[in-house]
Amino acid sequence: MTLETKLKVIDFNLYYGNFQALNNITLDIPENRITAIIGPSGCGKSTFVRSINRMNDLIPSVRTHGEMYMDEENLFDINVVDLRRRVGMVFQRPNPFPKSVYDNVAYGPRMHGIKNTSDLNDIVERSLRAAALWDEVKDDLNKSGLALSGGAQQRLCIARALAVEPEMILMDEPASALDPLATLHIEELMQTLKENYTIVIVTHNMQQAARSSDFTAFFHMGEDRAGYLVEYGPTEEIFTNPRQKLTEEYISGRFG
Ligand SMILES: Nc1ncnc2c1ncn2[C@@H]1O[C@H](COP(=O)(O)OP(=O)(O)OP(=O)(O)O)[C@@H](O)[C@H]1O
Repeated sequence: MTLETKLKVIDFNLYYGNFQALNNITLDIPENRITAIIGPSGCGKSTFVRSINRMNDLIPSVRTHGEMYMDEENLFDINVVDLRRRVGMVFQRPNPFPKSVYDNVAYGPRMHGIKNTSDLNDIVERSLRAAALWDEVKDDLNKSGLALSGGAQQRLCIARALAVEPEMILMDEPASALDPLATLHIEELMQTLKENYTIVIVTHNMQQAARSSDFTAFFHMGEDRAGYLVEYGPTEEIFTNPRQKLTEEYISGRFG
């Protein structure tokens, strides 16, 4: 089966002021697959994923050059509000709004102008089901999102991201604040989500990347500390037969 490219990145560079954080990143992220970004602390993993939905635009010192195309559309030509709807993001620490479970999920659709209660009810149920949270919360959708367990809060944040029907979901260390069981839930959930979405996950946890991703990109930083892509390929190859010595050293835990 041939894979479609969802996101094409060509020679992408990013600077925080004078400091270069990303150096000539080129890679194709396939549609309906999970791509893991791994690498030592500070190599630019978060910076890279935050570039995909242009979160870095919020930082005044940031400058970028290079190209990104989503479905062949220049990412930098897309209106940021539309882009953030099309590219959802889930962060390291679950960050539900201090609102009810229902209002957390309905927030995005309401912002996009959906007011009809039965439409919102449908979206909330569909999103919570897709995030494997519906059964736990369906009897009390008015409960505060903050009253859920950490793992359930993270699934609520995933439901909130799904509610606006994104095409891609960026996950920056989504399970690092969770216990092993909640982590497993998130990993299982990712496997069902990839049927409909393209997922990019940043993880420090190499077992997690090996278990749950289809493709792995290994980032490292040069002597100037700019992050670059060392090796990218099918996860199985990266973990069993890496082409670069540096990759082998990293995945076998010799540094990082
Ligand atoms: N807002 C910012 N202003 C200036 N420098 C920044 C900013 N954010 C990140 N950096 C720097 O850019 C580099 C890459 O940071 P980034 O957080 O992307 O790395 P990372 O690989 O995700 O690290 P970690 O695994 O520790 O989260 C680091 O040297 C970091 O200090």
